[in-house]
Amino acid sequence: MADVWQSSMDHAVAVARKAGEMVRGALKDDRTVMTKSSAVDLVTQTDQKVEQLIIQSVKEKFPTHRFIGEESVAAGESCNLTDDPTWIIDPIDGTTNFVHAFPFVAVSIGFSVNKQVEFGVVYSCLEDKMFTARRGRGAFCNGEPLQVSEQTDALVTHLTCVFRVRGAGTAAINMCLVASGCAEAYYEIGIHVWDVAAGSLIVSEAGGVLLDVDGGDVDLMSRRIVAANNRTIAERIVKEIESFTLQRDDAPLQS
Ligand SMILES: O=P([O-])([O-])O[C@@H]1[C@@H](O)[C@H](O)[C@@H](O)[C@H](O)[C@@H]1O
Ligand SMILES: [Mg+2]
Repeated sequence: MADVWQSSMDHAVAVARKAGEMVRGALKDDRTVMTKSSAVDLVTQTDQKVEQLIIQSVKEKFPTHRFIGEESVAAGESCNLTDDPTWIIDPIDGTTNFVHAFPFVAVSIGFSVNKQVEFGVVYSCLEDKMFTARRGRGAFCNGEPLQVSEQTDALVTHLTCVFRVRGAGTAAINMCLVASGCAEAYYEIGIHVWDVAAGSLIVSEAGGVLLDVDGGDVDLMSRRIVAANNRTIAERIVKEIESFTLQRDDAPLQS
């Protein structure tokens, strides 16, 4: 049966790659002479340009689709998910990495219909790795199938001194590392829906598990997530997390 969202997913992959070229181009500026503040200005300008590139290209092809973009929300647009086809965009995930030229920077595009992520695209710009997932059809990196790790022995004593803790500095790539079997789990409190929408489907389509930090169902608007290779590891980590709540992404805008 034809997939009604295939043309949207194909466009997401193409525009993520084009956006990645823009990010790489911006990173080529000679950073040795760049002050920290000018690097921050550069990432902000590039963030906005990339988000506009993606949104404009989608408006031309799919004029009825809606958007939740990191920069658009920062400019005051709402962050409410409806049943309409919605592009959930993080133009540069890993902005701090960008400023420090730490080589993990991604363009993340999630796509939801009826409040359910139908496809996710994460382009790791400097690694030239295109992570994709279509609901019910698996997860891939540059076309190669992804499968989470089979590890069930969680070497977690207490999260403040967990063995082998690493972070890429970008939620999207952290989740792709779980989906690739390179890491058993990732959790964070403080992320936004645009950081994790695409990665959440890539993890689940690679056989992984998503939970809230309290062990309940994951809620992409709650600013909290645990992504793991299996429920054993996920629930082990939940036991160690001293969780707290933050204002939801879809909380009513302060007047
Ligand atoms: O701001 P950004 O680079 O798009 O997103 C980043 C997230 O991907 C990361 O997981 C988090 O720890 C950072 O604080 C930041 O929110
Ligand atoms: Mg982000």
